[in-house]
Amino acid sequence: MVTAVETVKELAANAESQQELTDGFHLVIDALKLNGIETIYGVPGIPITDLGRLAQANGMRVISFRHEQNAGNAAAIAGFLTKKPGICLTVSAPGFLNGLTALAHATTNCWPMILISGSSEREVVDLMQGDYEEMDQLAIAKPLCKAAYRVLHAEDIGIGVARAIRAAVSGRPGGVYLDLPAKLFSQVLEASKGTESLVKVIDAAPAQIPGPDAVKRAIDVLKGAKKPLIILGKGAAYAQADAEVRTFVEKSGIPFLPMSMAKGLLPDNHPQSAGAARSTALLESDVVVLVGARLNWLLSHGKGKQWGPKGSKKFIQIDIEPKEMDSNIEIAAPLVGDIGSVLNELNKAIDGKWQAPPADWVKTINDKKEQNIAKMASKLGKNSSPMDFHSALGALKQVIKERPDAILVNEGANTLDLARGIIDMYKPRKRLDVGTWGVMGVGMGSAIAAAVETGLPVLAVEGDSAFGFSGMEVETICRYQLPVTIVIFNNNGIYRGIDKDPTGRDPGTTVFVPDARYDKMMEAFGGKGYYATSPDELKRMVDEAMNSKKPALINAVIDPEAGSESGNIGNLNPQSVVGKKKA
Ligand SMILES: CC(C)(COP(=O)(O)OP(=O)(O)OC[C@H]1O[C@@H](n2cnc3c(N)ncnc32)[C@H](O)[C@@H]1OP(=O)(O)O)[C@@H](O)C(=O)NCCC(=O)NCCSC=O
Repeated sequence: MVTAVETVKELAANAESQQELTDGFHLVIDALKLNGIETIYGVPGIPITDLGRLAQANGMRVISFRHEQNAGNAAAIAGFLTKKPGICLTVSAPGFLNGLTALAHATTNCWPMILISGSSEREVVDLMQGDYEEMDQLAIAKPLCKAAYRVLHAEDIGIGVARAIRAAVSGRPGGVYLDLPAKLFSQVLEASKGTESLVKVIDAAPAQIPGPDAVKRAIDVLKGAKKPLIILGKGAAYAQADAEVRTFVEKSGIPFLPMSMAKGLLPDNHPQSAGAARSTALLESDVVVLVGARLNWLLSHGKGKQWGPKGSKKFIQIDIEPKEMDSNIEIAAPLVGDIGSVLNELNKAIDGKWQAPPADWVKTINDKKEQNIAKMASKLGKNSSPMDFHSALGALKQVIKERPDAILVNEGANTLDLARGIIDMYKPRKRLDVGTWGVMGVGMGSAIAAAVETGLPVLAVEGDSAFGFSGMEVETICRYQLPVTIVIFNNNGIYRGIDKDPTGRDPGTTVFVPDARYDKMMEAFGGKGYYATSPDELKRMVDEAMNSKKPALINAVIDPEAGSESGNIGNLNPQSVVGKKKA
């Protein structure tokens, strides 16, 4: 007969032996936590539901979204803001595919992110026997990211996570895919063996200091300049080398031009900012220092009419990726290294003995800047109803001026292009937008990550079309009670709200339901909705919403006729000339 005492002893022994065991779920969480990763963005489901639950139970922040693409965009922006890989967790096949757009977006933007997806059984997938959500995810992810790994054994989870972290943040940062088959999670291991198998990544992104020859070459080129210009890219913002950037700009006295996500690295009202004299600065400069800015489409590839005659300028380029040099045109002085280390070397070289740029060059920039600012100011002050883009953005410019620590998220066509110039930024990494691809749909993911990672108030200024891609995440914003204020610039459509189907059968291809009430969407989930018809109203409502630190959405009614066709993307939007009437 078994006594009560023996039963209790048996139970205690069982409990003890259970305590000494771990499994794949716990090892993934332990490996992330050991490496300082505290937040997961994702969508729960088979086979990772318990991973999210256990991560939360173990003290991690787990933010569950309504769609994986938005969770992925959040992870990408978390990477940009923190220099640690943002984690996106998805289910297999369809969830994985939904996360891939964001993984590719992170990679293109050089932001560290890890997409972790559960997957189906290797044995069945490889024989294509029709498993639940069967897909060879590793093969599909590979061309879309910096590195892709699969872990098959629980004792390899530590090394798998470590490899993913190092690949994401070292050198040029980017997206990494980590494939975790369902079986892995339930593999059981002795706890001590599990702990031993974990790997802490030491110095994940080692500093890279350029050689003295490279520094001397750059300084020699810069010394020969009569019209020097510094262009700050979002790589400079990512680097968190804010003091080195400021010292370089201010010690050299050279005018600087920020790319859109580098705005605020130095305040837009800094006397050396050439932001409002962009065309002049690009066209007339003779030596350009690119600091974490690539010569891609956003800089017209460094050539063509925007830059003036071939050979009229020399480029000094600072980038962590050697292959970036000469990508579009010859780079006279490549400086390969991390931005902090390179600028540190340049700052030493110009210390105390640097001649300010010629006064006539500085005057050319300043004159143009004043002209453009005055031209702009005349359009901003109107209290018109319905609003146009300028008058509505004039109100938001004031909101950010009064709250320089708030984070501005911005996407759209006109809403993006005009906000970029109109809303001044004052602090680094406070402007989050569409990045290298000019992609729509990043808004709510970015807003959520910004609020979660920084705790600061977020203002998301969204075109009505752009908002639609991630609009369901207002529920997520309400669920987590995040301090996010969304303003929808509602002009009833893409670019404008006036297209018509010439056959009269359907709505025009670029229009939406007229006068849609996006504010009601927010109210449906318990947030506060507002309806603004004038700039004064808009300012008052945004102030109230941001001061409340609660989720809010303001439907800003914009004249459907306002706005221009293509967004500011140069000649990239071809328009048919066939059958068009002559103007
Ligand atoms: C390609 C660009 C980098 C460059 O465009 P540009 O028109 O040459 O420059 P912008 O920066 O937009 O500036 C336009 C003009 O405004 C001036 N400007 C800039 N800031 C100011 C302020 N504060 N005050 C007054 N004027 C200003 C600037 O000097 C330019 O005038 P001048 O100096 O007189 O020229 C940019 O447009 C961009 O980032 N585009 C991305 C668009 C995108 O991703 N779209 C998504 C597509 S959505 C689907 O449609």
